[in-house]
Amino acid sequence: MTIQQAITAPEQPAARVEDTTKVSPMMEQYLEIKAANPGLLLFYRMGDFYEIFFEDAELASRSLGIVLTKRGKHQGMDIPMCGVPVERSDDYLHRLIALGIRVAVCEQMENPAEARKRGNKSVVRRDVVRVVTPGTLTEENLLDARANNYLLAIARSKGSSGADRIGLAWIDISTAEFIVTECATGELGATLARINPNEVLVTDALYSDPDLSQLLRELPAVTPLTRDVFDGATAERRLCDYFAVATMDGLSAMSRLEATAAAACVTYVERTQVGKRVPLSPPTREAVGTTMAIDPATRANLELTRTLSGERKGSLLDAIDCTVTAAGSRLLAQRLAAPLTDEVAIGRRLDAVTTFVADSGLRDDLRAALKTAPDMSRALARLSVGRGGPRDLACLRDGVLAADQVLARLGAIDNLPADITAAMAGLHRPSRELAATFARALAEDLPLLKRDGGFVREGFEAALDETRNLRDASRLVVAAMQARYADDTGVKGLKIRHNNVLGYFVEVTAQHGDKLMQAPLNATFIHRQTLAGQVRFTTSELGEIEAKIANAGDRALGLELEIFERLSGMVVEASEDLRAAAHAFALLDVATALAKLAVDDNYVRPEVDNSLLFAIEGGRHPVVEQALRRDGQPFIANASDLSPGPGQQSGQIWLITGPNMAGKSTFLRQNALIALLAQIGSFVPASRARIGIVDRLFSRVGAADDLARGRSTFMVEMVETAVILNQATERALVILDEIGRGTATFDGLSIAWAAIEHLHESNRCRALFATHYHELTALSAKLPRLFNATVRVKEWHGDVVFLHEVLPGSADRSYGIQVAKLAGLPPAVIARAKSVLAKLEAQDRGQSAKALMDDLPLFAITARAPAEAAPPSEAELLMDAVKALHPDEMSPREALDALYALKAKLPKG
Ligand SMILES: Nc1ncnc2c1ncn2[C@@H]1O[C@H](COP(=O)(O)OP(=O)(O)OP(=O)(O)O)[C@@H](O)[C@H]1O
Repeated sequence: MTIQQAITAPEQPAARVEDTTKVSPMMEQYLEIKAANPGLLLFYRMGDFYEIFFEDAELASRSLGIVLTKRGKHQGMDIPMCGVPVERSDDYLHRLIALGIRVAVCEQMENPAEARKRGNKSVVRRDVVRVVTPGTLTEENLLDARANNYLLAIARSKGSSGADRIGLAWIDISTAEFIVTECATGELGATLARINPNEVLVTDALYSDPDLSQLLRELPAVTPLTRDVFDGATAERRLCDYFAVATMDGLSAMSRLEATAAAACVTYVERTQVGKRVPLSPPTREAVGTTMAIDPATRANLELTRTLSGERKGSLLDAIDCTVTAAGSRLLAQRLAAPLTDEVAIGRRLDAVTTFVADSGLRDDLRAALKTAPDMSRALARLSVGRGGPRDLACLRDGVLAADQVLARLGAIDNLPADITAAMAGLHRPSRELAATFARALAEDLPLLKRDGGFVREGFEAALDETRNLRDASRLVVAAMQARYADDTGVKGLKIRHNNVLGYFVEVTAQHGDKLMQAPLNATFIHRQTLAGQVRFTTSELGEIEAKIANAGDRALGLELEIFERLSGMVVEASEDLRAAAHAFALLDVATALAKLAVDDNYVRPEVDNSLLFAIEGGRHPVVEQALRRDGQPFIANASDLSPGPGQQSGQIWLITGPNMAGKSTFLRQNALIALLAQIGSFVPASRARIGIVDRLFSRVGAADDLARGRSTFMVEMVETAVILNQATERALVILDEIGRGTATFDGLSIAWAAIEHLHESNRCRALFATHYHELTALSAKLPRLFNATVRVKEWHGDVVFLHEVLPGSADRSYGIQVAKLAGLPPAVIARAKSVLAKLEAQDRGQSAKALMDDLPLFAITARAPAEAAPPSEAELLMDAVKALHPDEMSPREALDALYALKAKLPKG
């Protein structure tokens, strides 16, 4: 049916409404449904199209580039309309969701004939069956196979000390993961960057909170909801209802705040899936501090999962991802986003990788078997919400078969480490009986959609075979009829064909058309259609047989659909076991993939413990090394050592000077990436690596303007530096690249100078600091844990040759002009720059640094004093306390308590 046909179909008498005040029954229904789904774009099913009306139509037409038409009038005005064909609606949904638009899908709940039974003018019953939002997708073609799709809820409450606490819950309904945690408000940005949710739920109050608006604005999709969704008092009950348990105690231990966020997630899922129960694992609680904290700027700068230009290619994840399954790729991305801080857990992961590094035969066999393991968790999720197809059933069958293959191979090996035996236990869980039933039930070639039928194997169910025989026998009758008609008419090329418009019809070439339209043949053959080369006819006999075939076909399909529901039911019953197996596959995929990476790229097992060591021998940059190798170039390995020296309590700071293009940034980043890889449980690109666990990774490398936030390059640089200097502790690893370069030379030098002193004296963290301010190297004379290193270059006939070797010592020049020459600056500019430089050098900037060293007392002695000198006044304290209140989120009791607390803060007397 075309849009026009849909509009003029009998069920829509409104199409020709002329009375401008009267609302047609169909439009009445539309408006009612629309009003019940505020804030959503409504896809309103009419035949083979989803129609979109009014401002929704204008928005959809703009966003999707589809034609805007009009249809009838409402209150005297034309109704704007556009439509998308149901068959291709996934594509359109995908594009709308990418733009952050949420869509309510409204289906016909009966066919027009059923509606007519209620009266000629009855409108087909319609209902919203689902709300499609970025965080609640299950469709294969709407999801990125290699990335998780998280829906996350943020709940906030006052802590006893007056400081806000944040409860977070996030779920991936396509894989059933469900996790909760708490964090302080200041950590929210880093936590969100780590989880990288696709949709975030907050209360209306939180949405309009000025303190959070910046952060929320940067998220891909934020959905504000009314307070009741985040009601702490009903949270536990809503969770219990969802998991059909009497109390959550048996499922997971959660704080009230975490439960509030978790309940918001499930309430939203229920609303968007309209009554279908999405199976979710019980929430697991992520203990605070079990993962390395990495703020959003550091993640972006180190290009962990995306490059600075937003692509996966060129990122660390892309370089290390050798997984062979989508689920493995997702797990690796999760691990990279959240490196561990627990020595034992890291050791367990490394043990698994070590096993597969040592046994290449085992590794290759497992990877071959894993390749055949399909994406079970996503198939499972689709089946559970009634959106699965026959191929999803086959996927689970193949999964169990692949599990047996993997188990058979691993079963022959003794003394496997804990992570691998845990995975084996997971693979044992799904019932083999289920796979056997599916193998018997499913045909060889499976259609994508269950409604296409033909997916149940012959011999699986007698009733189905019988109906199919009936249908096929009728088809044989058609074949016989074709032979008879050819004889009767003497037209040898006569064919009986079928299409969706005419049903079965007789077709002859144009030259024979007349013959069939004349007596006596025209008594049998009724003309239907003349095309350029063919003429088409029908006969009453053909009409009858068609009805029989259609009936048998409908019955066969009905039976197949019943079988499908039965098999889906079995899957849902076994979902926990199937999910355990799916997770086991992902785990083995990641371990074997990291082992392959280690062997191919010559990585070693890092020694990770709770010390403050950081000693890398022969370190390399995992991404740059691969890029150079593709060009046939070697990567020069370099050592670093930030471990505390003899008698020192804290780690060292390396100050790296050297010419432009020498490799300073590469060296800085490679050390950060090696720490990160070690703590996700991967081997690392080095000949030896000893790493005391890093609890927080900071980097400030290369800045870009952040015009969207109204920040200049220098401002961005200073904001990021401020975060580091305020937060880094001795367990942190800090990478600072050329801070201060975005402003005037002396301002920049002064800031860099003071920052190094602060890192050394106050933060006492392990740090790498690259700079072109050679004056800073003088600081090592006063700061015992500051170590000067430089990247070596050779001068050759006035040009510079980069050796990329990092050695102790300091550089005295930057060779900036030589690099500019390499970049192709005009010779006249180069010559002029050289003469300016000569003049400047004659003034000897270095002297001023030496003078500074002699004149300035060390930072620590003076720095703290002003900050501590002026404690806040009582009035300021009171103002802060009032500012921290969020009346919309308080119960009457909490509000009263807060009032008493404020009164108590007033000066006595
Ligand atoms: N260890 C190495 N081995 C081989 N090539 C390297 C090495 N380190 C860096 N390079 C190459 O040198 C290029 C420049 O490196 P990088 O950007 O780290 O220099 P830099 O010293 O930070 O320069 P600038 O001061 O101009 O920012 C890299 O793109 C890479 O191709």
